[in-house]
Amino acid sequence: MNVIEIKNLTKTYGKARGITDINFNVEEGEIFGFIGPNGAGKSTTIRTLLSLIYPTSGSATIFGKDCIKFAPEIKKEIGYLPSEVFYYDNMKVKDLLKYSASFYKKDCSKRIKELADIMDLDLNKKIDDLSLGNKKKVGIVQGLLHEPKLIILDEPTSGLDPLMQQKFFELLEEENKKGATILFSSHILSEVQRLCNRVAIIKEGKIVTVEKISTLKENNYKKFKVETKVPLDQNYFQIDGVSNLTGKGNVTSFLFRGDINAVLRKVAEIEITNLWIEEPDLEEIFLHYYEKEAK
Ligand SMILES: Nc1ncnc2c1ncn2[C@@H]1O[C@H](COP(=O)(O)OP(=O)(O)OP(=O)(O)O)[C@@H](O)[C@H]1O
Repeated sequence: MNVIEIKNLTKTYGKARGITDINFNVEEGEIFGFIGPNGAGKSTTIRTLLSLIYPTSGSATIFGKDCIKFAPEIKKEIGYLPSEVFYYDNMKVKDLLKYSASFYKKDCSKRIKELADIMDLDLNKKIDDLSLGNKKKVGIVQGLLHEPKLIILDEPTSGLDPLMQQKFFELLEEENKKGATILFSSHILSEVQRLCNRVAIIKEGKIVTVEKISTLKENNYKKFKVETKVPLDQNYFQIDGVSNLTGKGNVTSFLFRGDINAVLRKVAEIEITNLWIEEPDLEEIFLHYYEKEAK
């Protein structure tokens, strides 16, 4: 079953591009990554899903229901962490969380304490006195205190130190094991790689691809680095399947997809001093997608 279904979703801000014709689904139980550079349209998509802004055209459903028409009902089952959190600074953390919890028809006090313990958050402090990272923690507890079925996180780790990021990821993995579906936007590739089952890559308001992380990382691409005694002709390795070809002095590198014997035959024809064949990291794979689309 799909928890989120996005169909031809478009949002323009006056004449400015927001998102164009976005399509993807998030299945129940998935941790789904939504990745792209700044300004690509991640927040616009997420805000539309939460009916904080209205689409120009297209539609989306959450739990099978239109996300705009049924927004109040759907939101009870969603935990949302916005990319930027704003609070009434004068309140104490525990009062703010109590107030947030009052929107749900269940007692969340035990869960608030558990989450505050995990995230090392002092409930008795005033919001005003918190650092940016601690404010983010308040947002995290606020998003998770009602044990939502769907967790939507917009750039959740900005401001958290590495130890807290780790704890937060463990928390998300636990929520996911308990059955929560998670949509997670980020421009940090390593965290997506670590957490998510599938990703949608967005660029300039359009989806470039939706893939399983395992497929992205599979042997589709190899990274070649060839060192020669003298610099190679720039186009020597320009054969079918080669991309991201760069030469720096005596070292030529490229990504390759296909039968690697084709590359090895080219290698055999020249004098080399060293050869590396590696798995590319996600960053290089994403760059490859971006560049391919830009052509
Ligand atoms: N309120 C607005 N008015 C006009 N343009 C907007 C508005 N909000 C977003 N945009 C534009 O829509 C596009 C997508 O922005 P969005 O914030 O969705 O990107 P993003 O992928 O979330 O980026 P970031 O990681 O920087 O938050 C950008 O070109 C942005 O300038």
